[in-house]
Amino acid sequence: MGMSQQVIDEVMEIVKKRNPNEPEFHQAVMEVFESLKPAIEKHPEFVEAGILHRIIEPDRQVIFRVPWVDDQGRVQVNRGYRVQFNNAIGPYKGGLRFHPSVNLGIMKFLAFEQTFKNSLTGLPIGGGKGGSDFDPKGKSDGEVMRFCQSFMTELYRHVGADVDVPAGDIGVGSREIGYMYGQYKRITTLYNGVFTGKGLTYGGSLGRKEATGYGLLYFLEEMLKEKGQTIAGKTVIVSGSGNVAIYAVEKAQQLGARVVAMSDSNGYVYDPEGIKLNTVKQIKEIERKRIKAYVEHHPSAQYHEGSKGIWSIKCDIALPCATQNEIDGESAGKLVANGVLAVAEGANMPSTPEAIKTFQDNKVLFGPAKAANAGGVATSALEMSQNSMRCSWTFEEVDARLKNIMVTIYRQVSRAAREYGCEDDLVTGANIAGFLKVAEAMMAQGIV
Ligand SMILES: NC(=O)C1=CN([C@@H]2O[C@H](COP(=O)(O)OP(=O)(O)OC[C@H]3O[C@@H](n4cnc5c(N)ncnc54)[C@H](O)[C@@H]3O)[C@@H](O)[C@H]2O)C=CC1
Ligand SMILES: O=C(O)CCC(=O)C(=O)O
Repeated sequence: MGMSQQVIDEVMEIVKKRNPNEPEFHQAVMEVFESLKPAIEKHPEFVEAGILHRIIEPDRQVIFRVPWVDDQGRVQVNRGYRVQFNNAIGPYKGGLRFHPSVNLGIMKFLAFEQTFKNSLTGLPIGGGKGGSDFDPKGKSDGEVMRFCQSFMTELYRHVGADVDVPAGDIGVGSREIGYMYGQYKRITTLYNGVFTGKGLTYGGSLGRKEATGYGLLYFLEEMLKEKGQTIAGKTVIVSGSGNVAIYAVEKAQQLGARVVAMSDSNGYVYDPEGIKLNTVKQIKEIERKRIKAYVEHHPSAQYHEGSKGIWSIKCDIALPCATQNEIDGESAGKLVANGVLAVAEGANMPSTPEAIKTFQDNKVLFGPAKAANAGGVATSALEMSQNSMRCSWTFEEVDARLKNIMVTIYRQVSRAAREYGCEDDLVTGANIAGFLKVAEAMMAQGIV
């Protein structure tokens, strides 16, 4: 057994022992570490300096009580989290997720992934993530506001424009960011860039709302270009119908694709004529209803219960944009049997290890989340820059920068794959390229 395999086994052992009952965290660490073998062989100094042992341990994990009062006057209690994983290359940066499934292991996997993703953007941002098991679904605006105010009443002391800058994720959009920002400002009296994804009237950046979805398509364009293919004319399915999914569909359609399906956690819609995105925006961004409502507007479309069924639809390109582990080995097998050409991950860790293996064994072009969905956080960093400079760029300026960043990430990732002997394996390329920068920054800063 090589030296690198030994260290990897040892570190994985520690991860499992120290973080029991956190399968998503184990999965995320395993995926990264399995790719790192060639990089570790080349850099024994990282092992000597304990980089691998240090990089799996978050700098800080904050867990707190979030009490609030619902519309019936009842006291409710949720749990809040912020995991500040690694700030070797910049202030902690990463979204907040409000979803009943949130637990420490999910927060940790997301914050770990975020560290390497943020490194790939080339911008000075470290990795963090947070959230709560609060479910905004079915809550009134007043309830959401009271929850957000209570959440911020604790979180404010752990964040700051140069310390830790949260943003949105599942269940956290412009409404929630607005309430949290308002409470932060009220407590601290600071008017600064402590959040990204802010509204355009109070310091938000044009293009941030669209950035993750658009960035995903810019990355996919590069993946296809390398193989002499384009997005135009392709049949695409997109899971989810939230922020990432909606703007992935918008850009796919602008680039000439035919998007035939979207989903939410209850089920999916199939519209062979092509998804009418204005209807989805109305249902999801304004009315906050289920995707099922789509068929009331377009009777030619079909609705099916169960979100997993979307992967049985024949397509050229699949874009998972909902949540972790939404494509398992069986669903990946169906996509492959139907001749899928490319899969690019808009969500974080949407493919299980079995699914990734199925895609790679069958030569499906595969764009891993860390690289493919980095456009959101990259544009958040552009929002931070604009806030620091007290200026705002045009949509065109931000979008051009986003595109440039995604093309650069693609080149960096595919170059790393080639250099380390895994041509076309963008999973390995992204993990190695993301890791090297964080590791070098940690080396430079001593044992901390
Ligand atoms: N918002 C952002 O800028 C970024 C988000 N991401 C990731 O993209 C994914 C989607 O996030 P957003 O669009 O921001 O959230 P969102 O709250 O706007 O939308 C989430 C969508 O996923 C669906 N969903 C949630 N849980 C599900 C489940 N268990 N099964 C099936 N569908 C489910 C929801 O119904 C909804 O359509 C997440 O994995 C998030 O971590 C990644 C990079 C940046
Ligand atoms: O924009 C941000 O800071 C967060 C984006 C995010 O949560 C992610 O990349 O998963």
